[in-house]
Amino acid sequence: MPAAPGTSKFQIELRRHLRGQNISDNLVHLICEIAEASKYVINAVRTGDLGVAGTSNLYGEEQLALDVLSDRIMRKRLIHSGVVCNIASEEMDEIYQAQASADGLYSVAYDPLDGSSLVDVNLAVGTIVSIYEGCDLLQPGRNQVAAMYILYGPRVSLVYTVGDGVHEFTMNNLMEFTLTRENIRMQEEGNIYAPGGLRNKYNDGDEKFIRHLEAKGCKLRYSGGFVPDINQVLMKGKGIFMYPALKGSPNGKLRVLFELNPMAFIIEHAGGAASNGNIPILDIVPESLDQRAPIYIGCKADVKAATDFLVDQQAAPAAAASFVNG
Ligand SMILES: O=P(O)(O)OC[C@H]1O[C@](O)(COP(=O)(O)O)[C@@H](O)[C@@H]1O
Ligand SMILES: [Mg+2]
Ligand SMILES: [Mg+2]
Repeated sequence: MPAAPGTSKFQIELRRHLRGQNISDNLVHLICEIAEASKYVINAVRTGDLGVAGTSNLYGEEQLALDVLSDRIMRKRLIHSGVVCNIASEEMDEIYQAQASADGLYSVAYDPLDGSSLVDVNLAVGTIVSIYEGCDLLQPGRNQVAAMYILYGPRVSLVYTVGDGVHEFTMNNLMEFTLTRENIRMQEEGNIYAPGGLRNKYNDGDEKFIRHLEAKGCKLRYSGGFVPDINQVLMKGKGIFMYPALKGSPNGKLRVLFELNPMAFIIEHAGGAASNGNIPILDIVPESLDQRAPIYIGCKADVKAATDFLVDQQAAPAAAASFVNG
């Protein structure tokens, strides 16, 4: 018996799915506003200027016109949503206060266009968003009430969690986001790996971990875009993304507030893990907006193996010294 019109599980659009979650109307409204803003980011990515903006961000990285435009689109939408207290962006130097009171309001940290340097070679890019209750944005990521990303690829997809499962929506020809995967789960161990950064700057433990992955037959899958690379690990349900500490960059490259916390929240709620090599990403207490950290994120067994190789690496000098000293 065919389902009655509009009732089959996968014709559910985003707002209706959110209303089925145990969250406030304000949070439903906020997530829907971010989804709406992404439609203007899509238009900018597809038709916007690919040149430089002539400015640089908090990290001294040259901003592209698309970074600045995407950031402005997101910020304006958040301010006018009426439910946002503080805003932090990877492309802004400091926190923007939209409203002073905290009651019933949320604070948002976002990367408006992650991987923006890939647009001019037509590779997939994305928007990453982290949401907290109240006004404090320097909280451990475990305190997030929601995390989401929008992936601008061959299909435009939106993935969110409010702590009760991880769900994917795909944009249709009417630019509506309709449910395509619900309660996505990671497997215990994977068979793909995405190694970020320069391999000639890897520390011994990470180099040994890569050889361990290759020995067990893992395939290298790395696009240089954090959002598509994480999305691949999540949707396949197996694999690991890593951007480790590098020689000369002990904190790696990726940003705790804007990239690592939201993705770690999503992956953990899909049954995976995310570590900085020492503690879970979500337990890091951020000390500044621009804080970076190494990351190993994906299947639990693979993240544990990565951290075990780092422990061995740290133990090696002590073992060698005790051997020499007898
Ligand atoms: O080119 P690298 O050093 O491997 O770094 C790739 C990483 O840098 C990023 O492009 C950083 O993104 P931004 O465009 O937001 O700076 C990630 O998307 C990606 O995972
Ligand atoms: Mg980024
Ligand atoms: Mg960015």
